[in-house]
Amino acid sequence: MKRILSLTRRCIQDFNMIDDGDKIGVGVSGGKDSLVLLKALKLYQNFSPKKFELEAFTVDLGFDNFDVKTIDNYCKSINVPFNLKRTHIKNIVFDIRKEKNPCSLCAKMRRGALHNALKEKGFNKLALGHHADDAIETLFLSMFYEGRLKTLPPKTFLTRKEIYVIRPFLYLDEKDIKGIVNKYKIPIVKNPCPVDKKTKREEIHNILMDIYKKIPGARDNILTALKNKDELSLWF
Ligand SMILES: Nc1ncnc2c1ncn2[C@@H]1O[C@H](COP(=O)(O)OP(=O)(O)OP(=O)(O)O)[C@@H](O)[C@H]1O
Repeated sequence: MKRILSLTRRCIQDFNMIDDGDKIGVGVSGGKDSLVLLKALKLYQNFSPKKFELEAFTVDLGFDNFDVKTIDNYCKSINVPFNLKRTHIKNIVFDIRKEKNPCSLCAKMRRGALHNALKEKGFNKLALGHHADDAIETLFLSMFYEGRLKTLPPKTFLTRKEIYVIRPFLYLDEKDIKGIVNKYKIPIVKNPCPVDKKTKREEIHNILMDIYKKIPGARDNILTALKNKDELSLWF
């Protein structure tokens, strides 16, 4: 946990993510990344130079068997207030609109529900559990499918909602998070979505794993490239 906290603190400070008096809501899906983020921010609260409030927010997409109780109990165990937003997103995306590519509409609606839930409770920052490997996957997804160089930003301001979105885990590797889950026995909730692990992101993930095997150092170099704003040599 020491490594996780040190990288989280560095990321928070490098991008000026937290200010005194912030009310930070962590988007908690029940997956490993957001549960570990919640735990890490709860611990960070103890030594952070900036004083902030912390609560968990979960959007229930409306799938059967979504295990809210486990998330609620975990929040209680680490003493973080838990907020649940129930929605009919599954119904709209899968049953009514029968979307062939459901992920983008579902994610858009989920983000909307999450922002509204925070706004209703007067929270000004939303923390998401994306880590460095998510940022690399997003970079390649954007290039391959959208023709643009783009990745997950550490901190963005949503002008319409007047909420900041922060990603304090962007310096972390996925394997760091997996290690913590095992060590601290963090109770992961099964993702009830039928297309989980069958997405373009998963495909890119597998391609990247092959590349990392063939080119040792590729992953570190991609991350260096993401941070290196003085070395952008493109066609403009
Ligand atoms: N249903 C939800 N309710 C609240 N927040 C969510 C929900 N789903 C996702 N999030 C937030 O958005 C982030 C990115 O979501 P994504 O679906 O890419 O999950 P992920 O990378 O598998 O992370 P996790 O392991 O936390 O599920 C999560 O880490 C979490 O902070």
